[in-house]
Amino acid sequence: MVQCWYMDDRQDDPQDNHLLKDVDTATLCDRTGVEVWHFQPDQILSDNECPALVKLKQDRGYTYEDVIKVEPSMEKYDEKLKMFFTEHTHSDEEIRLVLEGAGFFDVRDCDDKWMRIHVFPGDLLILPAGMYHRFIPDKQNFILAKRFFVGEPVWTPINRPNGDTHPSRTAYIKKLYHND
Ligand SMILES: CSCCC(=O)C(=O)O
Ligand SMILES: [Fe+2]
Repeated sequence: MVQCWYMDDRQDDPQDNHLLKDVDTATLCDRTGVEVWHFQPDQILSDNECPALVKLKQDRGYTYEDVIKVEPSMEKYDEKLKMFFTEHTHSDEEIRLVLEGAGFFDVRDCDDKWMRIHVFPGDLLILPAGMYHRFIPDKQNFILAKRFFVGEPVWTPINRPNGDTHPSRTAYIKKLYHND
């Protein structure tokens, strides 16, 4: 299951937890629009996918999937990590299902504060289009995750502040604050 907290503002090792204050997933979802699911790890690793995940993919129209492995031996590791950890958004949702390992997804809340989401096998996160976020592996330095997308994938990060005027950001902000 995910663990979530507000981050402190220490600027040292970003792979430290930086835990300031624990947050429950309801607060995370309410203050960011992030959606969280958890599936049994053994079910998502088996060939015949678990029915709940099949249904989620159908309901959300996820027609594309692939697997990403983040570890020091990967090609252009340092470059990839810098890209992942640079605060950015996307025109579309970022959907990640953790198969093995762990990592930190940091997301900006409605007061622009960093919330850190520690994800583990079986956790599925949907980061809304237009939300600023970043990713870094935890001290294990290993994560294997499935990526889902609607149609042909677009992974391009839009780094802050270039995303501020993007239509997805405008729509995200409108939805997030309207819920207040
Ligand atoms: C565990 S997924 C690695 C991070 C990523 O895919 C992304 O930030 O787009
Ligand atoms: Fe991203």
